[in-house]
Amino acid sequence: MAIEFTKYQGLGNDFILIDNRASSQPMLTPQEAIKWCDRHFGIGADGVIFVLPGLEGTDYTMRIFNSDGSEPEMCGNGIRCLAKFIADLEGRSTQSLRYRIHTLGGVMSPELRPDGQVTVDMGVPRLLAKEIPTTLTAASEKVINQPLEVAGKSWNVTCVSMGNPHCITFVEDVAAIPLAEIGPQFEHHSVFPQRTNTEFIQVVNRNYLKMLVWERGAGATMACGTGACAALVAGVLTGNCDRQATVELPGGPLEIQWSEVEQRVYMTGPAVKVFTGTWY
Ligand SMILES: N[C@@H](CCC[C@H](N)C(=O)O)C(=O)O
Repeated sequence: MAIEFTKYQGLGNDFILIDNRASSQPMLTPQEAIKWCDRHFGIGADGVIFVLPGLEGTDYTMRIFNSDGSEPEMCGNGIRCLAKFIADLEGRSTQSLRYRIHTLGGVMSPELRPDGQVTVDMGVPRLLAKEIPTTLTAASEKVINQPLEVAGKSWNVTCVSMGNPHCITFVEDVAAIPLAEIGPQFEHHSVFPQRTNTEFIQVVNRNYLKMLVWERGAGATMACGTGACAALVAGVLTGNCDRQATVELPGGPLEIQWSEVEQRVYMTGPAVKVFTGTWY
């Protein structure tokens, strides 16, 4: 069987996009997604994203498999790529288009802007321990600057769900973080029953954060959109930053805003088509 795909990237966080509009089930299994994502024996990507028919009155549904075959609820860089992919599939100009996308993390709304950037309404962050989920504190409490023992060290962590789980810790210098060593220890820590994404944040100033990320199911990636949103929310909750900031990732910057009135988070960044292909 031959399957058409398109490769996209958002700040180096790369995805294989598949037109799955003819069915409400993803056309690949998690095991096939692992093969496709393999950087030596496959196409190479951090995840595979499927565009399915919209559920509950939305325009489309997004499903995604991480490169380890697990299925996350949401993906920030991925939804920007998905919006560009849909505009391409529909043959529409990319001038000021807006979609409502159903995800396992809630309904998200990406808008393609005339300057080529994509702004996504990422919804309202969830902060209660049961919503992350984490057992770090009582189910209906928030986790803000709580100590967590990892790799023989105590880290002050703040937990935020952007549909998917994030554990954020503020550090002096991101360059000094041994990411490959400690990232998996956060991801698989027993206080995170569904594992977690982890962000290490250096505050340059109240409107500029530097971020390193270890993603659940994908490891060290060049960027994480939901992670950048969670980092800004954690920065506001801990008094480290303002409600609007640039988050600099290894793959480049994202602009993040957490609105005071409706409490919604907005993320702006690029999404770029890399190539199309056919998998046999
Ligand atoms: N890179 C993504 C997040 C992808 C999902 C994540 N690995 C998880 O398992 O939650 C982003 O840009 O948000």
